[in-house]
Amino acid sequence: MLRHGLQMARGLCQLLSDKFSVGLHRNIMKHLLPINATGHAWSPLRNIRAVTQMAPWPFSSSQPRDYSLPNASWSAEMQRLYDQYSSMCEVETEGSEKKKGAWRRLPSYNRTLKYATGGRCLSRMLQAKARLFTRNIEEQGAGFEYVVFINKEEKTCVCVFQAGHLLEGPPGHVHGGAIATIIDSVTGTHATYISGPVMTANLTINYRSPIPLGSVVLVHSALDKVEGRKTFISCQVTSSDGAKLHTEATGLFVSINVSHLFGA
Ligand SMILES: CCCCCCCCCCCCCC(=O)SCCNC(=O)CCNC(=O)[C@H](O)C(C)(C)COP(=O)(O)OP(=O)(O)OC[C@H]1O[C@@H](n2cnc3c(N)ncnc32)[C@H](O)[C@@H]1OP(=O)(O)O
Repeated sequence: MLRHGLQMARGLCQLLSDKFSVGLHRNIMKHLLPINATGHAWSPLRNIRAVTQMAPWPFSSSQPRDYSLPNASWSAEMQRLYDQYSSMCEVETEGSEKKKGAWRRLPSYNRTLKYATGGRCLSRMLQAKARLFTRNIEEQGAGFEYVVFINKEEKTCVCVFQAGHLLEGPPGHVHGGAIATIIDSVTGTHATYISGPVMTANLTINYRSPIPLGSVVLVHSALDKVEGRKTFISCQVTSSDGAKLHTEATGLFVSINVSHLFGA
């Protein structure tokens, strides 16, 4: 079990090394690796270096689809907002120097953990058919179309979200559970970025005005505070121009050791 956990930690860190800062995946290693008898995270630096020096892209076989990239189902408004945030992102320039930009687009896969380990160990431990809830509808535009951008300096996230017809609750409007799902996904991703692996302990939601199906909304996520293992995030869902408040939420995310997911 320990070996599987470590394999997963390595895979995750390798995955994140291409996307996040070294500081972040050091932080993630701290949370993922087992705690030893003296209460300190076991940190095999040589292994960390080996992981970070390997090829930046960890996928061993076919490239998985990045669901956060534009597709034909995106409305003009969704594309406009994607372009707007993309234009503020860090970009590779000629000579592979990075041009500074405060924002970064986060890629999104339907089975991140499996891909992160090359599909080897987790497929033995988790259900082979398991897929990320928000990325399991193949028909483009039918479910959750979204892309998350993170602002490293302000420690905020914004998600551009277009709700498809399979997310209906009240006629013509988005189901409250689907709204909760996108809020949990965005704030959970944000908390993971800040604190490493976490689980949602508490999510409090106030629904202020219904979201029309097919419309594009912004999910704004802000870090309130970190207290020990607890990361507090607040969130607002607004219309794409920011004029209308649809939903407000606060979330508490508790840092976990990866063994927590396997009943240890
Ligand atoms: C993994 C890598 C991910 C990669 C990125 C993918 C992104 C995907 C994004 C998708 C995202 C999807 C995300 C999802 O869907 S996560 C799925 C939904 N969440 C769950 O299933 C979580 C179930 N609960 C648990 O597993 C445990 O209860 C946890 C882990 C949360 C805490 O149990 P643990 O035994 O570890 O800790 P503790 O009990 O000692 O508590 C510690 C502290 O926390 C405080 N506390 C605890 N609960 C609450 C509460 N309800 N309200 C207020 N406070 C609470 C507690 O008082 C204490 O505070 P203090 O006394 O220290 O001050």
